[in-house]
Amino acid sequence: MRHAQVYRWQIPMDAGVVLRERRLKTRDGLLVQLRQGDAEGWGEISPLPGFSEETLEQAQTAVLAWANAWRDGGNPDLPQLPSAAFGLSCALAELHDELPQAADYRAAPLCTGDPDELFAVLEAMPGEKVAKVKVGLWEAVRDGMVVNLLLEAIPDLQLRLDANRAWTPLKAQQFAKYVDPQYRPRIAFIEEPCRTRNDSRAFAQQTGIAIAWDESLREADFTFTAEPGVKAVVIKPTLTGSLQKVREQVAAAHAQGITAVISSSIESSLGLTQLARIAAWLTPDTLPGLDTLNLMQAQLIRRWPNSQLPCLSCESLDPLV
Ligand SMILES: O=C(O)CCC(=O)C1=CC=C[C@@H](O)[C@@H]1C(=O)O
Ligand SMILES: [Mg+2]
Repeated sequence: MRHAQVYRWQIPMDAGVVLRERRLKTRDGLLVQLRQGDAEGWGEISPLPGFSEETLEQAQTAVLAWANAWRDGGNPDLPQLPSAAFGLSCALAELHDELPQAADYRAAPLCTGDPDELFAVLEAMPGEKVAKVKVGLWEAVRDGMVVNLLLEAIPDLQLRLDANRAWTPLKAQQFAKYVDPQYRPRIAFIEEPCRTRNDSRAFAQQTGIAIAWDESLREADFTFTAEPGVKAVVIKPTLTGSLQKVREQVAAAHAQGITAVISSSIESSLGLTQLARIAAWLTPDTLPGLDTLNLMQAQLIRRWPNSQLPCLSCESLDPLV
């Protein structure tokens, strides 16, 4: 006998989470639960507004149709919508015991505002010190000074930066000018500094600061190709598609000598713990970008280790089937 349930959930966000110039007040998504015999598998489907091409309503229609067909004994193809394909493929992988349990719960701490908050977190961080700082939200000069300050204060720190394509070539140069050349090698990479890929490539060549592709992975003409200055790709499974597609992208990056960083699309704690398992499995040598749980006010079903946030159980969710 097969059972399939789909739950809809909503979690209030911390005040002040802004995505693509829009305030995100709540995070909304679906959970799918598949059961067959004694086996059970869960998956999360939560398209990210401003980043996902599909809406939650579209994903919900696709997930419900898939879940009904599966429950009735079929073997339906995964939906095309990336968030739906990802969540359903995770539920199937858990059901068939194909998603290893070991997880990488280290996360590169994310700093979107005050660098002082980062100091305390980094002091307490064991092992490799890697943090991610959002840039491009303020003046490029301020960003440059913050980066300098952090790298100067913490000698074993490596920084990942993310500009989300905010800069013109001129602004990107203004930023680089403020970062002491001796610290530039400790910028592990900056994600998508400029509006176009060519401008970002030129920035890497001119400044010696390595770059990473994130938004570019969702563009039709993108290929995984080794290029000077391109150090990493950021793979966000909710925006990518099935677990199979995620594995293919990680393998394509590794084959070109490019670092693959498994990263959050602001999933709930259930989705984040699965991403931590995917990272431990597919990218064991790379710290994943998963420090987004604290943007939310609650966890869902499965807890992230040591998080103090309250955890909602499935009894508090609306079943849709
Ligand atoms: O990559 C990380 O370390 C955390 C996730 C993260 O930074 C992001 C997740 C989702 C949307 C964006 O605001 C941002 C990104 O652009 O990478
Ligand atoms: Mg990014």
